[in-house]
Amino acid sequence: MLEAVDVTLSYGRRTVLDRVSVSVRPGEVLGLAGPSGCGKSTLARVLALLLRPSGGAVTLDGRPVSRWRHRAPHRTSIGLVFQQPRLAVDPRFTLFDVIAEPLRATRRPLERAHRLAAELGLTPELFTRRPHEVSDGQLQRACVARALALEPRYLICDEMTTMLDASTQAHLVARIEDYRASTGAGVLAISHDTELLDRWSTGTVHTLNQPEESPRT
Ligand SMILES: Nc1ncnc2c1ncn2[C@@H]1O[C@H](COP(=O)(O)OP(=O)(O)OP(=O)(O)O)[C@@H](O)[C@H]1O
Repeated sequence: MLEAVDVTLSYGRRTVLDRVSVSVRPGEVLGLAGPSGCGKSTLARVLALLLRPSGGAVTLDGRPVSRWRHRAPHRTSIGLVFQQPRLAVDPRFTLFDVIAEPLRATRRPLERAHRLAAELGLTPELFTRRPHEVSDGQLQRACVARALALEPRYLICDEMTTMLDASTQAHLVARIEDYRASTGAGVLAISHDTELLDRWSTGTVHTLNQPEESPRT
């Protein structure tokens, strides 16, 4: 289980997460909603071990990974798909490089990148194109493939489909559902789209609220 336990995080004097707890069980889809600015993306980054909370802990199977000095290896257990793919990729990379980068970094065979690209509907003529030469939907498909490259046990989708058309959204959700069904991975789906969350979540959608005592900025 991937868990945030009483996580607190501030940017400067502003507390964004105030003792927030959520847990994602293997095989489930936990939907997370909440008003703009309430800290959903911040929580996603904390759970993906990219941001260190000032209080509380992130636990993986009950063990507090965010406090571990060498937590980098645990990051491969948690995939993250960001809202804006253009901000999430190196503009110098080709589409194939985007997908293959985690495999290269961990010295794994690149065959999986070809398979994931095909599963996500990316044809080989797109492989050599750079981000500015593909659509948002094509780039987000590559980002989902990249997030799945190391076969994460948990996948966090942070507003993954906000700027995409309905058919690309449905395709990406379906591919992630295939991955979940075949691996038993847990998914945290963050969105403003409550209809999507109601459809996709396997249980009750969790709502994150603004911390009550945050000083004004
Ligand atoms: N690196 C940062 N430094 C300072 N403040 C930040 C930083 N990142 C986010 N914030 C602020 O923290 C608050 C929470 O941001 P966050 O992106 O986590 O919210 P969110 O719920 O995901 O919002 P949205 O639904 O609009 O994407 C916002 O007020 C934002 O301006």
